[in-house]
Parts: sequence; structure tokens; C-alpha cells
Amino acid sequence: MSLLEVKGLRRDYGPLRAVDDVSFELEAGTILGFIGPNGAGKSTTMRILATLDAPTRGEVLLDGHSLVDAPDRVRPLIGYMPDRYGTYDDVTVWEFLDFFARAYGLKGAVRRQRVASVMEFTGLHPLKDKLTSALSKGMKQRVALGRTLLHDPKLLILDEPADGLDPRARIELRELLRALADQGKAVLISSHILTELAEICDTCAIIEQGRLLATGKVAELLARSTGTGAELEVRLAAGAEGEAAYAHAERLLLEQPGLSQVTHEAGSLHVRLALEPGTTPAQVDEAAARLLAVLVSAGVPVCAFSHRQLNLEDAFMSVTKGRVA
Ligand SMILES: Nc1ncnc2c1ncn2[C@@H]1O[C@H](COP(=O)(O)OP(=O)(O)OP(=O)(O)O)[C@@H](O)[C@H]1O
Repeated sequence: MSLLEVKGLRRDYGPLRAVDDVSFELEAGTILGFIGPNGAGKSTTMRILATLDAPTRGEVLLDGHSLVDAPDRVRPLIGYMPDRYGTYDDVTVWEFLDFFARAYGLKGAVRRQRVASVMEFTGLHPLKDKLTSALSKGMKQRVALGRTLLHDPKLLILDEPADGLDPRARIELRELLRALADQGKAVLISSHILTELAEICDTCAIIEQGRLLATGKVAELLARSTGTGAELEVRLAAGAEGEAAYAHAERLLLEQPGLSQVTHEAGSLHVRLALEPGTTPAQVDEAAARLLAVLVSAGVPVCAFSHRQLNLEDAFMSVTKGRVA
């Protein structure tokens, strides 16, 4: 049995169906990335999972208990960080965390020890006497994350926690989340930053207009939606012979095995190359080098040639249509 089981979740706001028949599972010790455009239904789903809103229909089981029928039973298991979190300005980092530890009912030495261990884990200890209003965005976000960890929840629900962070703070956040998963926590994280999710998540769920379009391991999702592949861009020094040279190059490329698509736009050829699952970056380089050799040895005047392996962003663009509810 998975730690979290979401079955046929629906949330209607009047005529608007913000969440439409969403089902997925989340295992302890894993990170699930929830990806979708603005208005897709991510925050609504997360608020329901945090017991702050009730579904119109559907069931959610956390550790075997119904979140809809017995929210009080499951709340101690949940740590929720909303997309807009606040920190009180006139308190220090320690006072802020201690206040929430009291609110969670922690007492005496247990509370002091818990606040200290959360500060240690999040790297906030050196800042414990600093006013939260004086912290950077990244540090404020750590305080908010620390707050969600005080009662040692089994499930973390983090709504766009990487939003607005600089690259270093994002990497540090990623490391913290991985450490939490390694401790056995289940983490549900939403984001628009797709490449960030690809690196951090074990599985991904793509949502649009309230519906889950695809779920699975990042590599499986890629294979299902775009094929496991690479994209090459070829530009020719073709001069007056432009169209004929491009047509010649296109014909040559289409004769090669493994090419799923060749398009000619914006002054370049864009080539989709299908790859076997598990193909390494070095093998992609070799496949690209073979294609370049074919073109050059046939006299095609290649002046620019680049390639990249398809990523989660490509999978996302291929399954979503940019529709907003
Ligand atoms: N309380 C509410 N009342 C009415 N409509 C709502 C309410 N909350 C959300 N919605 C609508 O439900 C849809 C889903 O919103 P939601 O905030 O869940 O999307 P999201 O994927 O989190 O988007 P974003 O990335 O912009 O936060 C949107 O059309 C939104 O306007």
C-alpha cells in the first residue's frame, strides 16, 4: 500500500471544474513532481491533500486513513508549505520556529530539541537570532520549510517551493528535499521549473485544465510522450542555392535510420532522432557525429550543427497544449 493514494479527485468551483478525476499514488521515500501551467489545478489539489479544502468527489487515503472522513487523524502526518508563505517580521528565526513548535503541541525539552534539529538540518542555526524580516528570499523559504518539518510529518506538500530562488538556493533546496526523501518522507512538489523537477523527482505527474495528462518515471514519461530522443539543428551556408541545398540535406537525413522527423523552419533544419531507452550522452554524440559525416561527405555546406538530448520540458510541451482553465 502506498503512503498516499489519491482516487478520482474532483473539485468544482461553481461551473468550473478545477480538478477533474485526478488519481495517483505516492510511496514513502520518493519525490513526485506536479507540473502544469498556471491554473492547471496544482494548488487546488495540494490544498485538498493538506485538508484545507474538501473535494467535490473522490477519496484520498494517507497511511490508510481517509483524509476526507478523518482530517484530524491525518493532519499530524502532513507538512504543507503553500505557494505564498509568510513569516512574521518582528521575530527571530528561533522565535518563529519555537512558536510553531508550540502550536504543534511540542513541549519542554522535546520542543527545544526539535527546533534545534530542524535549524541544524536546514542550515538555519547560524541565523537563529536574526529577525526573519532581515533574511534573503532563500533563507525565508528555508524557515518556511523548517516550519513544515517541526512535527516530523510523513508527507510533505510543497507548492512551488523553488519559485523565485536563485540557482544556488535551488540546488540547496534540491539537496534538502533529497535528504528528506532519504529519511523516508514522501514529497509532493509542484513547479513550473521543469528541468529542476527532472533532476529532483523520482516520478512526475503532468496536469492541465484539472486533468492528469501523464504520470510516471521521468524517463518513462519522456519515452511515452516524445520518444526517447535527441534534437539536432543544422544550418547551411547555402546562399542562392538555399532551398535546393536544404531539400538535398532533408532527403539525405530522411534516408538515415532512427530519424523520426525533419522540419525546415527559421532558416534551419530541425531533426528529431529516436534513441533506444538508456542511450548515453556519449552515444547521442556518436549518432550526431555520424549524421554530420553523412551530410558533409555528400557536399552539403553545413555551417552550424548542434544537438541536445530531449528533456522533461519537451515531454511537457508535447503533452500539454497551453490550455488554461
Ligand atoms: N477558491 C476558488 N474559487 C474559484 N475558483 C478557484 C478557486 N481556487 C482556484 N480556482 C480556479 O481553479 C483553477 C485551478 O487553480 P489552481 O490555483 O489550482 O491552479 P495552479 O495549477 O495551482 O496554478 P498556478 O500555477 O497559477 O498557481 C483556476 O482556474 C483558478 O482560477
